[in-house]
Amino acid sequence: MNKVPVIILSGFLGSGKTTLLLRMLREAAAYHLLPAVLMNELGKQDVDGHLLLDVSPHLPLAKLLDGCICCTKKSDIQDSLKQLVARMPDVILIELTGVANPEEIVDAITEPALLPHIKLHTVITVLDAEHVLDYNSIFASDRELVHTLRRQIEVADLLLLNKIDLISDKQLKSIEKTVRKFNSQALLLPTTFSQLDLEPLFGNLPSRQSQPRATPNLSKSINMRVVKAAQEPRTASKHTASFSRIQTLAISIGHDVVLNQSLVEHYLGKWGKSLLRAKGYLRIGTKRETFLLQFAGKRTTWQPAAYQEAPYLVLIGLDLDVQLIEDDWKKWLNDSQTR
Ligand SMILES: Nc1nc2c(ncn2[C@@H]2O[C@H](COP(=O)(O)OP(=O)(O)OP(=O)(O)O)[C@@H](O)[C@H]2O)c(=O)[nH]1
Repeated sequence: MNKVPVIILSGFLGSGKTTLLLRMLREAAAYHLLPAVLMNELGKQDVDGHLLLDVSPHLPLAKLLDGCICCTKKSDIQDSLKQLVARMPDVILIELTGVANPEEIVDAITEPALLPHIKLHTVITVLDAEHVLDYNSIFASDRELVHTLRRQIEVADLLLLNKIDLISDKQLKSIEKTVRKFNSQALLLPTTFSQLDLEPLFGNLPSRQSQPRATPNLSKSINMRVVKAAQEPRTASKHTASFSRIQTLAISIGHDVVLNQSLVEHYLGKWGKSLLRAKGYLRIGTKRETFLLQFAGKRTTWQPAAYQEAPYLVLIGLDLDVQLIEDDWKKWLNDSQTR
């Protein structure tokens, strides 16, 4: 079964995410795409949900209200996504709250129950050009929020510098320079009302509908060329048919494989800063007891677990070379088993 691509929309409150989402919904039909949406709102009021249904009345829509996705139980996120997958969309669009770190949702969608059904396609971060340079001073007392806002920029594949109608050309140059310090690789597009050419995003998504789709014209726009260029180095790997800089790799581990905690930790340490997150259920020691491994912020924890299915390890990283890691894992496993 084809995995459903997931596009994440992140960005601080009021930056223009819903404006972008509405635009994507309006344009999806032109690409014969059936989108589904997972909305996350901080408040109990589902304001944006109504806007979406106005534009697309039959939209498969799931809502996680009154809390940020990073505080929501992972099982709720997974249940919502499973409900959406069951509606067989061509793409799932997830709008995060303004204070969410996109890495959190990536974490949730790489759980084993969802991995066979969905894949991360692109992380888009919308920036409010009028305010983005002031965030550090405005939120100086909230280091966690400053960190989150920075991560929104750092992990994006596509950065929309939105609301440029409200700033001068000089300010635009200054913002571009600052943003580039945190993310030199993402495609950076100045926009008003989140208007961008959606061809690079939607043009290569397979549609489940029978109607033939207009062949994407790769040279149609400058945006397309830029995105293509950024994508090229990754096409060699079968895991990476995606724009995303956040790469995920799921490693299945045989029931008979015996691992050792410190060796696994050493192995994870090999990937340095590029490894953002790792998790999985592993059999440890000669008694083959099952542990839940959690690696986040360079810390590793091991919790005994009742999990009885096939062991696995998921790695999430920025610009990981998944093929290299996969090959290295096999070699490492072989060496560690014969030690
Ligand atoms: N002037 C101007 N206003 C914009 C632009 N883009 C969006 N807006 C307006 O900014 C406001 C917030 O836009 P939304 O798309 O709701 O922003 P959001 O990021 O979804 O906001 P939250 O749901 O609060 O996180 C709306 O009133 C938009 O119409 C732009 O480029 N220029």
